[in-house]
Amino acid sequence: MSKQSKRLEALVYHAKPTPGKIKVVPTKKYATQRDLSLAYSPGVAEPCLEIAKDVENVYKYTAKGNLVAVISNGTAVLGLGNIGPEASKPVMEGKGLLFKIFADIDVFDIEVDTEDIEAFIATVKNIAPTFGGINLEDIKAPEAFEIERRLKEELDIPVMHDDQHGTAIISAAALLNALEIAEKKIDEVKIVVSGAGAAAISCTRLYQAFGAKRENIVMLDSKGVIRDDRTSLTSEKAEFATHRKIDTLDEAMLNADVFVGLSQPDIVTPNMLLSMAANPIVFAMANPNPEIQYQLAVDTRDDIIMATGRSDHPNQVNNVLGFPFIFRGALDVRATKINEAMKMAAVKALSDLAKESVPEQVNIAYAETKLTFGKDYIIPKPFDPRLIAVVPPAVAKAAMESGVAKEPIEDWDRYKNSLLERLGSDNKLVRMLMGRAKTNPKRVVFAEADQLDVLKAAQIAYDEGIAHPILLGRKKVILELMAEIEFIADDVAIIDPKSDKETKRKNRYAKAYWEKRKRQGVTIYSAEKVMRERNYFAAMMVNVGDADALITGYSRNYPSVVRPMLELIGMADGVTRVATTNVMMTQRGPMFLSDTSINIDPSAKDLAKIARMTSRVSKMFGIEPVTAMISYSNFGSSENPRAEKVREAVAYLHKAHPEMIVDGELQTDFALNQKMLQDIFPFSKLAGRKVNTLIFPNLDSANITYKLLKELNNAESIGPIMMGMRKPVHILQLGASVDEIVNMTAIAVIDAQEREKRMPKLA
Ligand SMILES: NC(=O)C1=CN([C@@H]2O[C@H](COP(=O)(O)OP(=O)(O)OC[C@H]3O[C@@H](n4cnc5c(N)ncnc54)[C@H](OP(=O)(O)O)[C@@H]3O)[C@@H](O)[C@H]2O)C=CC1
Ligand SMILES: CC(=O)C(=O)O
Ligand SMILES: [Mg+2]
Repeated sequence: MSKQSKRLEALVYHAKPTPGKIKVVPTKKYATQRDLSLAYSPGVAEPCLEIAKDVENVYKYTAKGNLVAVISNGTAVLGLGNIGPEASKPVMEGKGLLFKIFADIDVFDIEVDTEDIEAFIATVKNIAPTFGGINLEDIKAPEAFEIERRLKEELDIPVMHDDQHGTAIISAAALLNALEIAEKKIDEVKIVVSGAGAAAISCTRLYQAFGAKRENIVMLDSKGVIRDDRTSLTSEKAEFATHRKIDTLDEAMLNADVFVGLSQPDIVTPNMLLSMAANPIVFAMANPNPEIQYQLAVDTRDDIIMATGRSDHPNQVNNVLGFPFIFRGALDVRATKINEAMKMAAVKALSDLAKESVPEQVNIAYAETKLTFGKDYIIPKPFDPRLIAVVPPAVAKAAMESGVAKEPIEDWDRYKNSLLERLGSDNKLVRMLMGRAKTNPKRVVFAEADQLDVLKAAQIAYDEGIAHPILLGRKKVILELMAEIEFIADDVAIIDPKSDKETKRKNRYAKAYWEKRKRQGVTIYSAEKVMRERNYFAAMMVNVGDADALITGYSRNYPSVVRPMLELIGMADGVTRVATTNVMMTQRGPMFLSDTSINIDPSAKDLAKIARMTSRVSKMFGIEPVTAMISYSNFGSSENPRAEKVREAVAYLHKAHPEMIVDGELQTDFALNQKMLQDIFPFSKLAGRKVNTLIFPNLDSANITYKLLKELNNAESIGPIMMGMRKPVHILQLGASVDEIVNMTAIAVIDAQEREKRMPKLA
């Protein structure tokens, strides 16, 4: 993707469909007059009075305890400088998003229009009663030091300037690990710090707390090396002034072991790197552009241990790895501070975690074969699901031990479980899909590539390395649209079946089709004619092995595409029914719903097969299926043949596949409410388990339910995923969105990968 289209993508992402990145969502019922009289006047007066009696009750009756203010005045926004409060808002909203997705913390972002220290402090103090914690952000030094120091002193909730301490914690963890890999000692290494602002000063202080020696440190600001003979240094800069008679970064880098950049882009040259000691450690953390580009650095020296603040290279040393989890731990014990002990505990937890074996889902999410502790993996990845269960408990424990916790935790196992529960798994699932697809991208033919949304999805799949797209459709239209969306890809085939010049290829496809249908009235001549139709052409591409998977159906209704696909591609060996499943991203996690699109009134045997096929798909997503066979009846409560059918399917599955965790017939509320099921039907195979798969008795109920969930609950859906076909063919819903098409492309690729591996098969 070109620079310009990346820019546009970022702008559209922020502008559409709703401007901005976060919104406020009620957590209580508000449907009836009674609800409203509780939510607001008169009911609301009761908690007000309780809080007035004892102010600590504010944590009991309001959202304060889980609410953090992300506050900036826009004076040092990323590395973009003093761009003002409004211009800092996208970053602050972004932090809100990260707080929420990584640690389930709610955020109000607050942009304050003042550069005056006293006015800023007064503003934060005045609004502090609303919040459980204060994250100061992108405030320039030296003002940031005074602001944070005073607020910490004067408030009794945790205050942290993240550019200082978040960065310090993450980079210290990375530094300890990098030193271990380089086999160097922290109290011996020579460290160059470029930048003497909020981030740089705090990072260096923390390295000192871990043993770095002041005499081994050289710090630089915009004017050069901070020497002790320089006049008018701030007290923070004076702390690191060196007596060495050097003036430039070039001189400072000579024989240095470690470079820490928290300053400006592109100020480090390859020659500087070459002059460093053996196994140099380089953390170029300026955002969005580092002090030296990652690739240039690793191309310059083989022995370098290189990190940046960016997510597109190995070793992202960025405070995103810290603030959500540090505040989570602090809020959960109602800490009054974030102190040195808590920071050091976070460092230790992060550096230790990087040395443990990495769960497969992290490898998949980052399209890595096997992440292992070493030069390219010195610090955990932000999407590592273990972070939430490791860092907050370490921080909380340190808060308790250092005497700043007002609400100590007693049951640590329970606390860890509650932390894991906090994270929804919807995005994780999509991430996992993308990651898995990227490990071995396949050739996917897009039969309707002359439709803008399909083409956009193909572009994303191409740019992200999910698939090698083959674009089918009117060539002229495709080329025009590609130019419009800046889809630049010389290695992507564009084929117009209507005017395909490669007669050899066309003849091959026609012959393959004729072979299949010659006893059903198809002549070689009619076969050649049929090949002008894109779906036939695409299907034959997959059949003869010129493509690995097929995506179609965007502009046609579902059955009108399923029929020819069945005819052209057919069902997998041993399969007598195809069916579809939809993965719905619900609040209780992903739910598989089948059959959502094909079988109008499946028999008991069909239902059992649908359940089996759905189980295979959920395993492909890394989810162990727990399946409820849904009905309006519970375990024989109705004699009606409709309920009887579901019972029969369950009996068959219990007998033929006792290993499956499946039961029914069951009403939906019992299937989804673990307690109800356990209390009333404790004998069920599902009792005490969290159901994640619902097999519906007919198409009406499945299709209606999935569309209801999608529209009423805004639940995102992946699917319909086609099960039982002989080849990876996936059919889109009429008018699917770009995201839905991208997801389906990833599914198609994984489907092809699975077939290649031959187990577990989708079909
Ligand atoms: N990866 C991460 O997680 C994080 C990265 N950062 C990045 O670090 C950088 C600094 O942020 P922050 O500390 O908040 O900002 P500040 O404004 O507080 O500090 C910037 C510092 O950079 C110094 N500087 C400017 N130009 C040069 C130069 N050519 N050589 C050496 N030093 C220079 C300034 O010098 P002077 O004092 O003379 O003005 C100042 O000390 C930004 O790029 C930011 O994106 C920040 C936080 C986290
Ligand atoms: C990451 C961050 O906080 C910064 O660059 O300012
Ligand atoms: Mg910042």
